[in-house]
Amino acid sequence: MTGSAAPAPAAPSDAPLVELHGASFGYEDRPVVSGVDLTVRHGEVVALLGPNGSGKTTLVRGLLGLTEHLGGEVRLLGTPREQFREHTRIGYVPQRHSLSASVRATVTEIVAVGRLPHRPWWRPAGAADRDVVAGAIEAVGLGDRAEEEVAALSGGQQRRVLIARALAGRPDLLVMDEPTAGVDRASQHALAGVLATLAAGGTSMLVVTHELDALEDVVTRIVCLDSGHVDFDGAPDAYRAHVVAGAHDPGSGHHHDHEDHTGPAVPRGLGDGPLDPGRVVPRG
Ligand SMILES: Nc1ncnc2c1ncn2[C@@H]1O[C@H](COP(=O)(O)OP(=O)(O)OP(=O)(O)O)[C@@H](O)[C@H]1O
Repeated sequence: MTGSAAPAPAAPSDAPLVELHGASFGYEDRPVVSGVDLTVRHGEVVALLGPNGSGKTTLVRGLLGLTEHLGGEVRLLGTPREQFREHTRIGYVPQRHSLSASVRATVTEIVAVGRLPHRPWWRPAGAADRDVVAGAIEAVGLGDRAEEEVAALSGGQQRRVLIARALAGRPDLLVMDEPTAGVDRASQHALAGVLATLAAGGTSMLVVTHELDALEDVVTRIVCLDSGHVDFDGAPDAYRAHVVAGAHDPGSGHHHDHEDHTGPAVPRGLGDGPLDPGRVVPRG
């Protein structure tokens, strides 16, 4: 008989990376997202979409233990979150985060921080750590800038440094909150390329985004939040059908000002992100 004091059974290695069942998260006992069922498995790249304020950040921070867990079940790599200690196995790149212009550190020095949780404080970085750091910098396409000061990089390049820092922890899952937001089109394109490279290498990702069109070749599943509830969870093709079926009022979102698309009037993605109309309706 296992009593309640028994240690949690070892998680099976094929357990989902993230499992939420009826999960609620919020602030000061007030739920912002509730009743969320969500599973992220190895090899998946899940885009989390939704209008401003629908609770995307609250949800991803909640599953990481950074917002209040107000109900339901949260498991990370098969372990209930309260008992989960292998924090380095989930890398997190927070929203609107870039490196301060006042930081006097090189790309390599910043990315090396991602290795710190992997060794005791008294042990200096070894050759293996340096290899992982160099590999992470290569993976985000900054190999030729490794010894530059981060303050000299663009916002998009700094975002890539932060992704590399998360990668240096060798996570099983990379959670990113709007990695392509607030950077110029060229950087957005470069970041989408980085995510495509990571996905091709088997990195599992949960990505909050408004720029679905930038990531659409990478994403294997789409989850939409609306007012704190999941209102779509399925494959990108099913999402397109869902959008085309007119499930959403295209006028209800808070759209960015994007170029005026000519052609048939089609709904955009949920929230402010454009869903390239050319992708929704076959070009003719
Ligand atoms: N620290 C906080 N304390 C109290 N309420 C908060 C806090 N952070 C966010 N909220 C509230 O939670 C709700 C959801 O916010 P959240 O940032 O999760 O949405 P989001 O979908 O990520 O939005 P966006 O697309 O604008 O980033 C909002 O009503 C917001 O005001």
